[in-house]
Amino acid sequence: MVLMKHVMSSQQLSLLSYANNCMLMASSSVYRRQQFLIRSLGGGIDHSRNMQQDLRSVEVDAESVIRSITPALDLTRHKGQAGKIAVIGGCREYTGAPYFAAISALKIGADLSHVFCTKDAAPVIKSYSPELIVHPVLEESYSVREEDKKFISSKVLAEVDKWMERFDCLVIGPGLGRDPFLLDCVSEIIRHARQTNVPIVIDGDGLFLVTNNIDLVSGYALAVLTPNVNEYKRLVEKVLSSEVNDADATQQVLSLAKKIGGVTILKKGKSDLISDGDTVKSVSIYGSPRRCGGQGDILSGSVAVFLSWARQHIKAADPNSNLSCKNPAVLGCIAGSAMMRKAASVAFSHKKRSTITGDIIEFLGKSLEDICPAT
Ligand SMILES: NC(=O)C1=CN([C@@H]2O[C@H](COP(=O)(O)OP(=O)(O)OC[C@H]3O[C@@H](n4cnc5c(N)ncnc54)[C@H](O)[C@@H]3O)[C@@H](O)[C@H]2O)[C@@H](O)CC1
Ligand SMILES: Nc1ncnc2c1ncn2[C@@H]1O[C@H](COP(=O)(O)OP(=O)(O)OP(=O)(O)O)[C@@H](O)[C@H]1O
Ligand SMILES: [Mg+2]
Repeated sequence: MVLMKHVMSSQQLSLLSYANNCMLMASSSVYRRQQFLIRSLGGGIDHSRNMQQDLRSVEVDAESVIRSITPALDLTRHKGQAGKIAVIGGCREYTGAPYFAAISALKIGADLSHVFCTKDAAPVIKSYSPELIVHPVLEESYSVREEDKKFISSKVLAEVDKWMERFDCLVIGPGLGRDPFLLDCVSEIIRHARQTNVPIVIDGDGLFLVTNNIDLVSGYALAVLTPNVNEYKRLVEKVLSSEVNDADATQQVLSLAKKIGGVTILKKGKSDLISDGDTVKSVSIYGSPRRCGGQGDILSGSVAVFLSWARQHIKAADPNSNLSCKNPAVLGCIAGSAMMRKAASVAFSHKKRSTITGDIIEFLGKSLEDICPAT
């Protein structure tokens, strides 16, 4: 059925373009036949219109959210007030992902950005940037003897715990890998973050962990999950025991967030859909046709910063605030999504096909400046 709809709409498109090119033949029988076919296939057009209508109805004014929650820069502020973020990720295979997330947090405007990664990933990540504070504390199974696992695990947790209360948000998962021992340690880190009320953004391999252990985040309102197409599919299958339903995407993401006890879900795609189980928002502005790897990592680092700023903004109870939504996790997702998409679109306008993740990161500052000037 779905396949048929696709076939129908591509037929329609070619017929429409053919019909346009043949306007001169308007009186011919060929043209009348084309018109008949286009009318007969009209159901497909109506269907996609309905879907667009559905998304438009929840489209949010993301720029005004960014303007509301971004703190003013002034000379009285001290280091740390604009945010301290930690990324838990980086292993033998992946060093780019944690770097992208952590550097994006700084480029958006956080004051300090830490990375907790494995011992072999640390020197590599440090060499990308002296701006990041890198802790080589995580261990994978291959480097730990069975009898040492308990001791090593409590050592890892103690290392992260020393810092935990200083962080405004953790990003868990970019380039984390899927080593079982490492993931057990990260489960404990998540439990400690919850106990201390530190917000968490779960992405990449963190989603692999959480999808198989949903209790880790279930009911935690300060948790954000940022699944891509594959990660979302796995989450829906596991939590809702059903298939992804693109025709009713807003309702499904709402049900999913509700079923996980009010965590916030940012479903990435052509439009980003955001839900905390109460409301669904969509961010469709900007964007780029380049799909190079690493853009989700920029997003997770950005969401972490905006979530922290939204939390501060709500705590300060600014009487001039015109925000209708009061959930910092949702606000952080809206702002992070729009910022990533704008930077991607600006980078694409300069670099076209050769746009890579590093180019997008370079435009985060200008993109935020366009929406919310520093002075
Ligand atoms: N430079 C790096 O170090 C990067 C590391 N990354 C890390 O790599 C690990 C695995 O993440 P992945 O995103 O690859 O895992 P996924 O499970 O999302 O992707 C696995 C496979 O699915 C395919 N796929 C992705 N999006 C798709 C779509 N929309 N439709 C159909 N197929 C699609 C990909 O080509 C890939 O082969 C994570 O830890 C992640 O953070 C990524 O963030 C990319 C950048
Ligand atoms: N088709 C699309 N059109 C426009 N923007 C998109 C599209 N798909 C994804 N994006 C944007 O790209 C960003 C990253 O989404 P993506 O699905 O690539 O994440 P990911 O697969 O986790 O990335 P990563 O390679 O970092 O793991 C999101 O913020 C989303 O808004
Ligand atoms: Mg990803």
